[in-house]
Amino acid sequence: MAEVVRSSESWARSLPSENVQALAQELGDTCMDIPQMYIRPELDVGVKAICDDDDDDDKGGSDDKVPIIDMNRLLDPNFSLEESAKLHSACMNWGFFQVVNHGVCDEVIEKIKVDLEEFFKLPLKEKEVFAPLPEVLCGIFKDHQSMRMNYYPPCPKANQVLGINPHTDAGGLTLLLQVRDVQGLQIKRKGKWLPVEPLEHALVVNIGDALEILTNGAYASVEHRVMVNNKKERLSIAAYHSPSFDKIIGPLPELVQGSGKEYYKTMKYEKYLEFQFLAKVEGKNHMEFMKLNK
Ligand SMILES: O=C(O)CCC(=O)C(=O)O
Ligand SMILES: [Fe+2]
Repeated sequence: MAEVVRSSESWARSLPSENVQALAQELGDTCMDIPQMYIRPELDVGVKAICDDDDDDDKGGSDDKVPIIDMNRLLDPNFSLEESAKLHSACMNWGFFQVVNHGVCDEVIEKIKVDLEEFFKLPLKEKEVFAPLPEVLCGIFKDHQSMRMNYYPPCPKANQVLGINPHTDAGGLTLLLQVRDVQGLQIKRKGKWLPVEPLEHALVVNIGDALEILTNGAYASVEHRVMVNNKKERLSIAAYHSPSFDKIIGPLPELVQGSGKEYYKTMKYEKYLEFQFLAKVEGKNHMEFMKLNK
């Protein structure tokens, strides 16, 4: 049920909506008549809604928390080996990590957050001005980077609607800033959905499909989705770093040598996107057509 401000990343299709902010206002506090297209019946069973008043009682061991990578340590000769190993392991076993001490100063991050909040407060008409001109807004498509801003309204029936369907990101790396301390992002881990807790000053990073293919499957492009909160609105901003459309993506020969087998097909990134677009967006199913020796 996210409102997405123009995206080149159609693979992360959220449910179509002219304006979910207006819709949420129309539905009022009770959210009585959520249009059928937003209801996800499969969510009703066995999935815990994200509630503002939840006790934070599920703090598990480190296997329950997305790894945290410290850039200062990565760059410090005394610790870089250890931190690089941690990063490598996060890319292989998690596909997701949070980066701290990333060098983007707090003021800049705060400014982005405030601007994003202000942007979503604008009347629809004013927001629409930006829709066909995303470049104007955030320098999108520069060097094959694109950006997308997500708005998830609160919904008392949070366990019946999804913010964004389960998907993987198509490109290389995604950097995500969660704007407020509102949890919503979940990753698929060992068959379960695991929340990614917002961490102050951190950026969430995840591996996309292209990087999984290039690494011959060593690094994992992990399925994720977004739940809405029952009381609070949630905002996020994602920056995608992707190959150019005309670049060939396939397992890197040196990595194929290492594993002795090529696990993915090789094709133009553009062609890959075409296939992916046509495939039914359902978690990671679209990657099946890329696999060799199934
Ligand atoms: O809003 C989020 O936390 C994640 C959004 C996302 O997965 C995406 O934009 O690809
Ligand atoms: Fe995503």
